[in-house]
Amino acid sequence: MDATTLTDQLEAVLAKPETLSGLDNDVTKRRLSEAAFRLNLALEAGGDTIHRLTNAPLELALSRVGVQTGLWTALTKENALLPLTNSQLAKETKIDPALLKRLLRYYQSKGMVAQTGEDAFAPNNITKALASVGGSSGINYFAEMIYPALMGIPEYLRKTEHANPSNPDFCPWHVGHKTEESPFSWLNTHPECMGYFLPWMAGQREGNPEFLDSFDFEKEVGAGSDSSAPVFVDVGGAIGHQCILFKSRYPQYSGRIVLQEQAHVIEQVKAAPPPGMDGIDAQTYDFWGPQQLKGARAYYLRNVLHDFPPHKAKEILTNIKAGMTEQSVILIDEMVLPEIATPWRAASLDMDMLACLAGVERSAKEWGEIFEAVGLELVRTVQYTVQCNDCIMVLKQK
Ligand SMILES: C[S@@+](CC[C@H](N)C(=O)[O-])C[C@H]1O[C@@H](n2cnc3c(N)ncnc32)[C@H](O)[C@@H]1O
Repeated sequence: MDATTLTDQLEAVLAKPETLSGLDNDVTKRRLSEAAFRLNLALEAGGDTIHRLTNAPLELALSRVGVQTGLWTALTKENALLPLTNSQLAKETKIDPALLKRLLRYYQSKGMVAQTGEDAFAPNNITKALASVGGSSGINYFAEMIYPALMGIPEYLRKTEHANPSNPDFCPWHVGHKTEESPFSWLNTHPECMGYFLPWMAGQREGNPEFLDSFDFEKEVGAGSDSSAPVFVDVGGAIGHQCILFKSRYPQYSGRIVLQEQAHVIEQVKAAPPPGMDGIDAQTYDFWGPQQLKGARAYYLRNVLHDFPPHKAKEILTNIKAGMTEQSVILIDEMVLPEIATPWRAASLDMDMLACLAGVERSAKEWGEIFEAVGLELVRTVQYTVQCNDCIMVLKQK
């Protein structure tokens, strides 16, 4: 194949992505995106590599400038007459036009906005992601809370002679933030950050399929359930977004739908219930003690166990088991990492977990060791995203 022909084709696609057929297929879209990403890296000049790596923090820092000034929302306003000029955007965001010119130069170079003329700017898919509630919360949350922990990794690993972190009370987080507090208790005393964390938990998977798109709850778990037992209990469910999703997909169940969380989160949910929360019970439960709500059809945990090293994950599952009856299952909604070619998003999340909590993203074998140790039987695994290998694992008591 000739490089010029391929380049012409790629440029034509970039100019009009909608003309490319087959992009409605998730697997094809993913393959193309991954191939383009790998090609970019494979063609990178040695000098560029170091500049790309050393300037990586700029992306987060300048994304945050766009959030704090309202630039992303100004660009994506529903009735905005596109394209927008520097002076229009400067007026709206109150950024000095001379500075905005420099920022916009950077943003277009990183594909964060589309530059359609010398002084003409329009939103693209990246701008829209940055403007979303989940996206802007995620940027603030990572900048404030996660980034110092990531930068603490090298010093922490030097101190621990490069052992795999397994102590949640001493992680790169503690080194980076120069604190003895754990991230969750730190969050309690930093309400501004808590305000970023909860919407980020709700919005972090925006655009991805939900587990209920691939998992037939009625067939697998719910058939024959009645009002005598809770039908769906989301343990550590943040502000209840999965309970709300469940209720909207399965309005027919008479059994209770319950959100279980730490006391301060429940207080927040009760003070300002998110839309769709009516009819859902919000209940304080600390998963370091035995489950008090007995006999639920499903105890659901999404992204809870990845926060913890194996001995802690086993403790949580043992506590939940205390509530199970023969009819109950535990549904674990987590990534199951492949042994080769792990997607970048999954591998990055593994490092985030390592840095903040001595947590870990796990392969099928690693999950299996945990289930075996606490006497749970894995009945079935249903994968529901290709981006991150997100799966539902259905577990019964042995
Ligand atoms: C990574 S978040 C996952 C949130 C949610 N399940 C989701 O997928 O969006 C972990 C959640 O566990 C909750 N949590 C932490 N410690 C807890 C505890 N001891 N008991 C109950 N929930 C806890 C946190 O408040 C947080 O919302």
